[in-house]
Amino acid sequence: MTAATTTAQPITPELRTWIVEQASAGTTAPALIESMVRSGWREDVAVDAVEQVLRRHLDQVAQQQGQPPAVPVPDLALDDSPRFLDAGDRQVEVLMSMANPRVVLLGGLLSPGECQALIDAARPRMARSLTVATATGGEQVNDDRTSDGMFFQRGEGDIVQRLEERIARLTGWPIENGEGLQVLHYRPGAEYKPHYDYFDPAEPGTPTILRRGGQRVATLVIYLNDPAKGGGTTFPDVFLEVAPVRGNAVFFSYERPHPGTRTLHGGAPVIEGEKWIATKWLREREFK
Ligand SMILES: O=C(O)CCC(=O)C(=O)O
Ligand SMILES: [Fe+2]
Repeated sequence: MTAATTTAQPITPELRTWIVEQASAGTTAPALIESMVRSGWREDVAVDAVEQVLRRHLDQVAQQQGQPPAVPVPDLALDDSPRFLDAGDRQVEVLMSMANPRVVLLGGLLSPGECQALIDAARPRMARSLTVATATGGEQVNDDRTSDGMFFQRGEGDIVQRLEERIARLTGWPIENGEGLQVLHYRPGAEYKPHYDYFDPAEPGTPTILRRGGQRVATLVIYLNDPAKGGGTTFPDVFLEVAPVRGNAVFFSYERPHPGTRTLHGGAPVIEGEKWIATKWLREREFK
């Protein structure tokens, strides 16, 4: 290939074609970047170009297969592999990250005291969990979800507010785009069978649900206590199980409402002890 060595280094149609052809023939992204750097490209520019071209290409392929278009999603600043992320009033540990599906495990998003305070505030308000009924846009009791739950209002109380600010800081996503924090309580035997958090576009009730802020695009499941056995969060498509550890949180995002995101996940049955979590869902736009 030939590449311009000027500072502008535009992504020409020829370069696009070359990147897509090479990638389709099995060349990895790092090898593509290396080859561009050898022919005079600045490394950061080459990285951006390869990412942009391949992302657009994959989106086109997905849409040709009938998938909905990808939308921007919240993400964490992990490009330089930091050990900690700045959550404003707290440093949060990065314990694990995965690119596809995008899953990041955070340590110490909440202090032990904050976890207990959330449980105490939620406990008197718990009722059998409802899930959104995608058929109608209303709510329903769901046999796949045998936990008890409640919702806080957005900004309700000091700790909820603090947590929302931390999440906004970490994800770069506006507080207004968040649904109210949900607290769930699982007793032994209770579980939440594998599901997707986005709303299924094929369901008749979905357009009604989407009027309040569009699709869900990311989830944080925050562990408020340590169940003795069971109760992990599973991602069956990638054989991942996250251990529920007090104060930790698993973040995952999904850029289109489609199983291709591999964000199928569930709460495994609690075997011994009990499990308390808080779930934060982030929408595309302001959630009203
Ligand atoms: O209980 C868990 O670990 C997962 C909870 C969950 O998937 C949800 O609240 O949407
Ligand atoms: Fe979920």
